[in-house]
This record gives sequence, structure tokens and C-alpha cells, in this order.
Amino acid sequence: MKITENAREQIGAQLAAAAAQALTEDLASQPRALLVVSGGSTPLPFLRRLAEQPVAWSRVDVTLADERWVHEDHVDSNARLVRETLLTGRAAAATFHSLITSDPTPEQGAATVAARLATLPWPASLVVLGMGNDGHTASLFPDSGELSLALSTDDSVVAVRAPSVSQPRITLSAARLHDARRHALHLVGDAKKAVLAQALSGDDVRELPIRAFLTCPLTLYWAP
Ligand SMILES: O=C(O)[C@H](O)[C@@H](O)[C@H](O)[C@H](O)COP(=O)(O)O
Repeated sequence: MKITENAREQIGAQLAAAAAQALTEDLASQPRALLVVSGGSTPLPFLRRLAEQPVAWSRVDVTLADERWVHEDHVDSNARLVRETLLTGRAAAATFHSLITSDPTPEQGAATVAARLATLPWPASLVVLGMGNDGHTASLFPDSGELSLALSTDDSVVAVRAPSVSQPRITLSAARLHDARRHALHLVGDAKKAVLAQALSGDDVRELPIRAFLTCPLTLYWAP
């Protein structure tokens, strides 16, 4: 157990160093740089380590790959995760752009979120993706009625409902998620390694939506 925990800390630290390097490289030639991170449980060690990296954080914008449509104080909020882990220490000087509005549903809030995202310095320096055991990434779920739309639209965000998750969500579209200089996939555990192997051995994106990003190119950060 201890070995696994250490490996997960190490891979988080490696990803944090790579993210800091990407932002610093881009900030050498542009006024601001954008980082897109994912929610869930995997990113915790990465976000905590990144918060302490020496980056010109006051010139960095941060947003999320997707969000659960809950209040920002909710235990399931990805914004809460980012505020409590990344936006501390040195990285507190970064500007965070939430994917949530006060509208009751993501369908009602999507246009406001899209307008917010349009002000950011795309392409992102780095998009960090996670993946679920069903092959979803961001909120591109295999069982969501909005999957085809999210994979094909030029809009930047899509409101998503999926039977496999309890809360409505909002996700960056595949097109928006592709709009980055670098992509990383951050995974832990043997189950996810097996899902990734399955994804690499086929091409039906609707079966395993992570496939939409396997040609980015994409750098894999995996630990047992
Ligand atoms: O808000 C979210 O849930 C995500 O952004 C999602 O795509 C996540 O990356 C995967 O579900 C993996 O989640 P875990 O890291 O918790 O396994």
C-alpha cells in the first residue's frame, strides 16, 4: 500500500513539474498562459505539488475540463477541489475560471460559461485529462445522450446528463479539449491501465470516449 501511495505521489510530482515547465515555456513568449485540469480523485497529489511550483502564476489562467453542476462548496465540486489544492501557496496568484453559474441547470448556464471561456488565452499550454473505468474523459460519458454532440460540436461547452452519474454536468467539448499545445493523461491503478490498453486496441470513440484523445499526442502519467 505504501509503495502504491509513493508511486502516486511521484507521478503527481512529475506531472506537476511538467505542467510548470509548459506554463513557464509559454509565458516566455506570450502574456498569459492557460492550464486546463480535470476533477475527480486522481489529481490531488498533482494539484498539491503544482501549487508550490515556481511559475509566474499571476499570468496564469486555470479552468476545468468538466464540472458537476453543484454549488462550489459541494463536496463533489471540481472547483472546490482546485481552490483547496491548487489555488493555495504560490499558485494562489493564478486566476481560476469556474464552469458553474447560478443557473439551476447546465443547459441554462452553458452560454454564460462559453462566453467566459472565450476570453481565455487558447490554445491551452496543457490539458490534463483523467479517465474513468468506463473510458470516459472529462464528462464525455459512453452512456450520455449528449456524447455525439460533445464529440462533434464547435461550441466550447456542452451540458451533459448520463445515467451513470448522479449530477448533471458541464463539459468542455472534444474540440475545445483538443485546443492545447500539450495533453497529459493522468491515471492510477491497474484497472485504468487495462481500460487504456483496450482503448488503444480499437477505434470506436462512442464505446470508449478517451479514444478521441489518443492521437493528440498525449503524454501518459500512470502509477499503480
Ligand atoms: O469531474 C470528473 O469526474 C472528471 O473530470 C472525470 O473525467 C475524471 O477525470 C474521471 O472520472 C476520473 O476520476 P477519478 O480520478 O476520480 O477516478
